[in-house]
Amino acid sequence: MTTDIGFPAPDVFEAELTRMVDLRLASRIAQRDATVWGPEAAELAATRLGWTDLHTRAAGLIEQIDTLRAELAEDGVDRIILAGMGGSSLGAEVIARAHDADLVVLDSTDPLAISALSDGGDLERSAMVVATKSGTTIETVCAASAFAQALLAAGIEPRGRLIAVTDPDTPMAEQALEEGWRRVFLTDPSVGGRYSALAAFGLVPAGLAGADVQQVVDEAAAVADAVRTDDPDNPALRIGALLTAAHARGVRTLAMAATDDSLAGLPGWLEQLIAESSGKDGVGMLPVACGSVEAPGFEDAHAATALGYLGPAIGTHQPISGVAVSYEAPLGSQLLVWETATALLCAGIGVDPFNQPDVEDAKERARALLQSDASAQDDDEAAPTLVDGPVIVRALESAPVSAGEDAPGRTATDSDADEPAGAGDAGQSLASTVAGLFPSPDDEDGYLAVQAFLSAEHDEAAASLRELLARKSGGTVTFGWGPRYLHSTGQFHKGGRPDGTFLFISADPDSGPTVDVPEAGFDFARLQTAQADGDAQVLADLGRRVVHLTLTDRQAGVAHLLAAIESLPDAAPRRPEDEVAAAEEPSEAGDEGADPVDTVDAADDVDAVDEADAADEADAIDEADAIDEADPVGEVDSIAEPDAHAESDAPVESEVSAETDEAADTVTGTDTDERAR
Ligand SMILES: O=P(O)(O)OC[C@H]1O[C@](O)(CO)[C@@H](O)[C@@H]1O
Repeated sequence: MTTDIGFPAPDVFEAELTRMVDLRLASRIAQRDATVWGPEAAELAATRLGWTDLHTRAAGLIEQIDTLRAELAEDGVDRIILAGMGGSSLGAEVIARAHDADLVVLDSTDPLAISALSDGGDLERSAMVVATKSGTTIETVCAASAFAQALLAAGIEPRGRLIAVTDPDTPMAEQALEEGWRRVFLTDPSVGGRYSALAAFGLVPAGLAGADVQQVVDEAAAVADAVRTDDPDNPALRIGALLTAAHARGVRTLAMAATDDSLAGLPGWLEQLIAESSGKDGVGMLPVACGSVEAPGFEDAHAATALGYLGPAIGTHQPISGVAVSYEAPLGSQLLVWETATALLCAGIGVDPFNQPDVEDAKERARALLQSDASAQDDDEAAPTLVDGPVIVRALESAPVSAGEDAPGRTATDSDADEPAGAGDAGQSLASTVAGLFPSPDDEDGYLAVQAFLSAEHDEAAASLRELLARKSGGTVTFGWGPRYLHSTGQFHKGGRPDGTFLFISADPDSGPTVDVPEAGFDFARLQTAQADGDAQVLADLGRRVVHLTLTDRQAGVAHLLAAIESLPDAAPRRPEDEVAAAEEPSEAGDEGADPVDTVDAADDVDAVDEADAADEADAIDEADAIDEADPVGEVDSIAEPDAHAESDAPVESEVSAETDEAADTVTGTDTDERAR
């Protein structure tokens, strides 16, 4: 296991690392010291630090998973579907992917994704894990009831095919127990969503699908001692200090690429962990999941972007920012190290890693849209800015409006045509409307987020938008499937640094199949549309530039959009060609080229890229000041005793499986507060 760090001002990195070591942050986090993030965060942190030692408590759970898997196999059930959002699906997904286990992840409200549940006679051999910590997440609840209904329609008794993973006493726990579901795994309330990959949320679905979850836990255990030690070689401390020092220096985007096949799913998991933990109070590190080190936005990233190699550092370019990290370790170690590093980053920049204060707005807006009748929604919806073949373009107003004017977020109409140009004014083409969202070349904090409320399986081509737009804009571009991203990067986009522009894409709800949400009074297409409209509106109200594209025909619409964007010229290369060639040239020693991560070695001192150059390019803020300002850990002066919690290897042996003793008997009442996840 190696951690290599590149930083253009090695003394600044070393100072941050030393500060974290001196404050004993690693050991205090491992001992569940809730004061690490300052007094305001302490109350929630006191209920959210159970993830630090999950590897010591997993044995009984894994036994139960194996038993249930064998029972299901005896019944001919070998297709595991996971309904869950954000932290309740991403951990299982990354584990299953690393182990080539066939887990069907349903984190969507797309009617095509929902109807695929019962396609091809697969229902006969299917069971669904319904994973929700709060027990109330709308996508998960709706997916579970659609699956149950599909089973009933096929003459299969649903309760034998439903498995719940949820905190004690949630509505989902109550429903599952009342209806006699096949198994109810009660989870440890002291583990929050994005820190739950090594808890039942990650292990149950992945294990039932055939992943070797014992191996993942062992990999976490192998690095746990190092992670809890206040030593400059602790990989979590090194990554946490790097990200904190980078953030203070104005390097606030982290482009990530897996360089080891078994870690291919890791960027998707890290996106949620880093974005939802750090993106709040107007700050944060924006994670960008890149398909490879060659993908646009990775090695050609600009001076405000750090590079994260998940696996060995490969490739040829030095990052322009000079900031890079590579961490080479198996998946289980990666999970624990990055969780701790992210918690350290949050301590470094002064935010609460465990809340997600801006997630609720979009949910409320979607709920309101679902409750209003369709005709009222039609009235609210202003005329399109443009209709281009199968693509209807609406540009949401970004400027705040004063009393008496239209509500913020209204869409631009023909009557606005003479107003100063905003994204997508009338008369613009589809391509130029999208280009209007590109971050300007001198705005290195700027980024464009594509939010596609489509189906990852059926509209796969849309995912190529990230690379295409990065190539055309030369700037930072992220891509998220909706509503999945609402439970991942959504917090950052609304509450983190306010530098994003947004391209929403959704399908006309009348263009696909109508799949009702059982007993809800609305169908999945309407739910999905309300989620897209709700989040777009919230972002527009926050003053972000938002363009919403509605596709009247999905396939044709995606193809049309891709062609329109392709017609734009490529952005000018960020680096002059001779510089690129020089970086790629074999060195005198005859190696393949420059090492992308110039190592900052804590012990031996430094071999880093030229400090002055990188600092100039990054137009960095004063490092020392910034680090001082963002120093919430400095406020902490007492070290709490480690939380005495019982280790519980053996969950309750019955239909109900409690992940820990706490889960089994301590929780009362249903906490549906956002803070509770
Ligand atoms: O497990 P739950 O309660 O369904 O929540 C799912 C996800 O939703 C979020 O709360 C964000 O909406 C995430 O933090 C969480 O992982």
